[in-house]
Amino acid sequence: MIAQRRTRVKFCGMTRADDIREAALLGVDAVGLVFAERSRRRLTIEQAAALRDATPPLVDVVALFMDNSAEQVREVIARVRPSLLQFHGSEPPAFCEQFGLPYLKAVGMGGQGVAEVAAVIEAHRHAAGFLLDSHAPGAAGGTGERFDWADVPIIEGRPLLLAGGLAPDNVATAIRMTHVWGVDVSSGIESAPGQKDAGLMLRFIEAVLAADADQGRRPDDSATVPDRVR
Ligand SMILES: O=C(O)c1ccccc1N[C@@H]1O[C@H](COP(=O)(O)O)[C@@H](O)[C@H]1O
Repeated sequence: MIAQRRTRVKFCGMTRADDIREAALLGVDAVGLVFAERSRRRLTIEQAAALRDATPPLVDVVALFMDNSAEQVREVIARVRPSLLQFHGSEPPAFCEQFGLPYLKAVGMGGQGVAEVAAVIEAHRHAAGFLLDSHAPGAAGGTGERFDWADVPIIEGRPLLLAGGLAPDNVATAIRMTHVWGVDVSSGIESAPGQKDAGLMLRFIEAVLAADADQGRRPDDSATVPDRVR
């Protein structure tokens, strides 16, 4: 069985080209651009297109929506060319699947029981992965609040990304506890909403690398490649 060698990292809520370049130099796998209406990090299409152009190859651009209209999603796809979509609202599977791009479905872990979380994951059978965030269903994310990582479900074969209140000081513990496919952070690497801090970005990546090294994401590790990404 092939084992997972490293934890994937997504930096979300990017609003400045220099922050994206810095993130890419640090080795992030993906950057997130926010189109959710209630977000303080929300971009116009023009801003997002410029950030897309500033993103080097082999770094995924993830477009984040929260109950946006299908028309808005289509416009973002046409003009920003994201490689992944991320849905944070109450979008049903058929809505998320209609765009012909892989998508992440956010699962609000706040106030939801194991059965409700499992039901969302089961319903979105074509999702590329799931982003477990601390907010309650229907509430916005990107708040810097965390949830109890002991609640992270054990889901065979589906990639899980952990989000919500991650920061340089806690991400290593989170990885050791949950063995997730990836981690997603916004507030924890910011000096103000949408403004990433170079020092915090560096410390976050160093903490992820340290966790991967000392928890032994080596062939004898129990965390294996989810079926969905083979
Ligand atoms: O970032 C936002 O403004 C946002 C708005 C609406 C839904 C989701 C949003 N962000 C996502 O939430 C996670 C966790 O954020 P944080 O690290 O706790 O600040 C973030 O990574 C985004 O995927």
